[in-house]
Amino acid sequence: MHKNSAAIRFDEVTLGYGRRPAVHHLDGEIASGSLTAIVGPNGAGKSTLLKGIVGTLRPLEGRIDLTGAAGAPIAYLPQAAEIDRSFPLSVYDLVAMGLWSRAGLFGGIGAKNRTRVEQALASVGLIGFERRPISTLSGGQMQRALFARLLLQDSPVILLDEPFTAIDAKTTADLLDVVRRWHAESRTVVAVLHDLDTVKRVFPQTLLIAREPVAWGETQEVLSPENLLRARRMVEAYDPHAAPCERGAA
Ligand SMILES: Nc1ncnc2c1ncn2[C@@H]1O[C@H](COP(=O)(O)OP(=O)(O)OP(=O)(O)O)[C@@H](O)[C@H]1O
Repeated sequence: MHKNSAAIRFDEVTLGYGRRPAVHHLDGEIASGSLTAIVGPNGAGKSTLLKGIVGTLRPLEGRIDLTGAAGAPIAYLPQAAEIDRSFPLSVYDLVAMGLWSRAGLFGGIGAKNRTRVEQALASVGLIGFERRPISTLSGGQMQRALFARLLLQDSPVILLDEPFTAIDAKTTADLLDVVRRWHAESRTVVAVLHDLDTVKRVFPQTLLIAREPVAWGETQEVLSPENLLRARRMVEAYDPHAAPCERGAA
């Protein structure tokens, strides 16, 4: 994990569905070891951008280079609504899945890795929950389990999509400690967030988007009232029936 170099580089990226762009004209880079919030109104393209970085959505134009990850898989936490909790899995097994990239699916996990699973469970306050089916967890307990799984993935790049939405203050504070720990370990962390107080308190860098970048840089400067108003107006003014890309078509 090299500081001061780019972990993720965007080169005139357009991402979308069909031919319809959801995020366009994104150019720039996320520094290795940085802690970045992505903020913007509903429908601004924040989740789309994470899907582009993780590779589940291919850019319609431009390219995204994962220069800092050195081939290591990205750790990605999707929005809670996208996670199937009906799957019959214990908390222990869900968390141990974070080891798959190392141990292999059928590799068995051994005594050393069992200790690592227990340490991850302890880090998120879930000791005693090991045998609980995930379907019986509260929303906050499930999010703790998913953070424990991310801990075990041990990835240099971690993407979080609205990790604290509908999560209470205590759980949010505990999970923010995990985020701070990743940052102290020089991992690159990118999180989509709606709570601007949390962003201002914890995230030094912010990308404000409204289907295209509005501002990107130091959080205090990016989250100015003028920029936030501009972002809201840009999303409100968006015409879903407009030509696929106005700038490209101009
Ligand atoms: N699978 C899809 N197919 C078609 N359009 C989609 C799809 N997913 C998202 N979109 C559209 O792309 C745009 C950006 O959506 P996205 O979910 O990235 O926004 P967001 O900023 O994460 O919003 P929110 O804050 O509400 O979660 C929206 O207009 C949305 O309707």
